[in-house]
Amino acid sequence: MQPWSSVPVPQVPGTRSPLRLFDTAAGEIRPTEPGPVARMYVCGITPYDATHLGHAATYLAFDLVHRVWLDNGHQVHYVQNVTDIDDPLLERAERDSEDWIVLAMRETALFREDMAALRVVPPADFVGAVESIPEIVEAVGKLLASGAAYRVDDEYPDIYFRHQASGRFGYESNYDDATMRAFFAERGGDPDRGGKEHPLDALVWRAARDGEPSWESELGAGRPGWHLECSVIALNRLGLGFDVQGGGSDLIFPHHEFSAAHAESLTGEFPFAKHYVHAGMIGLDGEKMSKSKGNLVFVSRLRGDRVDPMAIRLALLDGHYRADREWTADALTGGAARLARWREAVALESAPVAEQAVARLRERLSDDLDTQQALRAIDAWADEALTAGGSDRGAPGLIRAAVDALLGVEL
Ligand SMILES: Nc1ncnc2c1ncn2[C@@H]1O[C@H](COS(=O)(=O)NC(=O)[C@@H](N)CS)[C@@H](O)[C@H]1O
Ligand SMILES: [Zn+2]
Repeated sequence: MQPWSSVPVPQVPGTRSPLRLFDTAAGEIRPTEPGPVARMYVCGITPYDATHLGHAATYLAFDLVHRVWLDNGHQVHYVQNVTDIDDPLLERAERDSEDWIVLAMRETALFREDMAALRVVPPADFVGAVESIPEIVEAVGKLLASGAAYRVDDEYPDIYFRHQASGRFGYESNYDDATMRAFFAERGGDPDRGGKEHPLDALVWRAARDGEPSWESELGAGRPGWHLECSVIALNRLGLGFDVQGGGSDLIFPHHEFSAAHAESLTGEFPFAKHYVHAGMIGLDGEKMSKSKGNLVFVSRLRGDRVDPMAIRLALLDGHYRADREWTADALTGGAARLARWREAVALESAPVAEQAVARLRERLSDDLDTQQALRAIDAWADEALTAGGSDRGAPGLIRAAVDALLGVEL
C-alpha cells in the first residue's frame, strides 16, 4: 500500500538529548538505544471511522518518537499496517450495507489525507493485512509444524495459537489471569469457543464461513487472525528485536502480548521489541472516544470546518501522551491561540536568544515525550519576544526550525 506524502524535517543546531520512553513490559522509563537505523512498528488503523482524534493523538505520539530519533542523528525505519480485513470492519460494512473493500479503501485514503494534514512523517512501509496474507499463511504453517498452533476439530477447522507456546506469555502486559480473560473477551478474543485447548488461545487462521471473505491457501480457505498480522508484517520488514512497538493502551492486551508471543514462537528468539510503548485514550464527555460508542470527533470534519491542522496538533500535544485525557473545545481554542502567538513571535525581525528554549524543548521531549513542558519552553520565549523583544536576528528562524523538526508544527 502507498503511504501518505512525506514531510521535510529540518536539521536543527544544538546538543541532542537521547530519547527515553516508558516501556510497558519493564513498567518504567528506559533509554531507547537504536542503532544507526532506529526501527519502529506502530499498529495502524482498522479502516473505518478514520481518523478520529484518538487515532490522531496516538499517531502524533509516535511521530514525536520518529522526530526525536531523526534529531538524534538516526535514520528511522517506520512500519505501519492497515487491518483491512477483520471482524469489526466486516461488521461495519454489513451495518452500512457497503462493500467492505470499498469501505476500507475510502477510509484508508481519508486516513492518509489526515496524517499528511497533521504533518505526520509517513512510514516507509504501509502494509495491508490482505496483501500480507501469503506471509501470514506461511507463518501459520510454521506454527502448526512446530506444535505452537493447533486446529480445532469441528465443522470450522480454525487454527489457534497455544498462548503458552513462547514460554514468556504475559511479560509484555504484566496483567494477571483475570485481567487477561476480561480484556481478551472485550477486545476481539473468543474465550468460550468450543474445541479450544485453553480460553486464552488466540485465533491465527479463521476457516471460511458462508458469506465471509476468504482466501484459498495451503491451510484451506480462510482469513488471518488479527494479532499474527502485526507479528508477520513487523518481523518480515524490521526483524526481531526492533526498538519500539507502539499503539494505544487498548492494544496492551491481547494484541501486543500475542504479537510478541507469535513472533517469539516463530523465531525462537526474544524479545520481539525492545520497548512496548502505549498512548493513553482520548475521551469525549467522560467516555473513551471509540467506534463502538460512536462519540467520535473526526480530523477531517475539523478540517472541513477550516480548523488549522496545526492547531489540532498543538491541542493534542498539550497533554501527556500516556495520560487518558479528554478532547474539549477549549483544548482546540488553546491550540489555536498558542499557534497564533508562536507565529506572531517568529515573524519578528529579531527576538531574544533562542538556544536555551530549544535546548529545553529537546530535553523535555527526550524525557518520555513531556510535551506539556516542551510547549511551555516555546511559550516562554514567545512571550519574552512579544513583550521585552530582543536583538538576535537568528532567533525567530531557529525557533521556527526547532518547532517544525521536533513538534512537527509549521509556523
Ligand atoms: N480513543 C482513543 N484514544 C487514543 N488512541 C486510540 C483511541 N482509539 C483507538 N486508538 C488507537 O488508534 C490506533 C488504531 O486503532 S484502530 O483503528 O482500532 N485499529 C487497531 O487498533 C488495529 N488495526 C491495530 S493492528 C490504535 O493504536 C488504537 O489503540
Ligand atoms: Zn497491530
